[in-house]
Amino acid sequence: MKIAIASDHGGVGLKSVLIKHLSDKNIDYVDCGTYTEESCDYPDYAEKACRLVQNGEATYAVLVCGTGIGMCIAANKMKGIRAALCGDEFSAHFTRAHNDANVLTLGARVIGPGLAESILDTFLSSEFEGGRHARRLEKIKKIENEEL
Ligand SMILES: O=C(CO)[C@H](O)[C@H](O)[C@H](O)COP(=O)(O)O
Repeated sequence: MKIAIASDHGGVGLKSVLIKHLSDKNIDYVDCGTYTEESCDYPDYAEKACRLVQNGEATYAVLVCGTGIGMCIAANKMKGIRAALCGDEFSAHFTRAHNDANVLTLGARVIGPGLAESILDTFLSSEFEGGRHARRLEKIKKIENEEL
């Protein structure tokens, strides 16, 4: 398993915490930036990390901004990306189990580091259930591929 992790300036502190957490658990990761607290634009970093998921270089992406919302909106514009903003472990489990989410987004100005680590652990250890949920994902894919 390899994680692409990215943030904007609002999430850079929590990103560092999560990188240490991944590292302590010997989980491979690639840090797609940002690397400082200088103001920047979250879509640039969502795109960088999600490209690695799209091309198979990363299993999942973890994106952190102030609320997690901007990252989630940007990521979900990309083909094949199913990003979920989670503020609790229940949602983190079920977005893997039912939505086969491949991107977790977190709000560094909303939740603390302990909860963020626990949400990340839950996300990474939960499996997609398939079955009726696969049928629903096929419908999402169909919407994604529709031309206007
Ligand atoms: O996109 C967001 C809101 O959904 C993120 O929380 C950003 O981190 C936030 O908008 C950045 O705000 P700032 O005032 O430029 O720090």
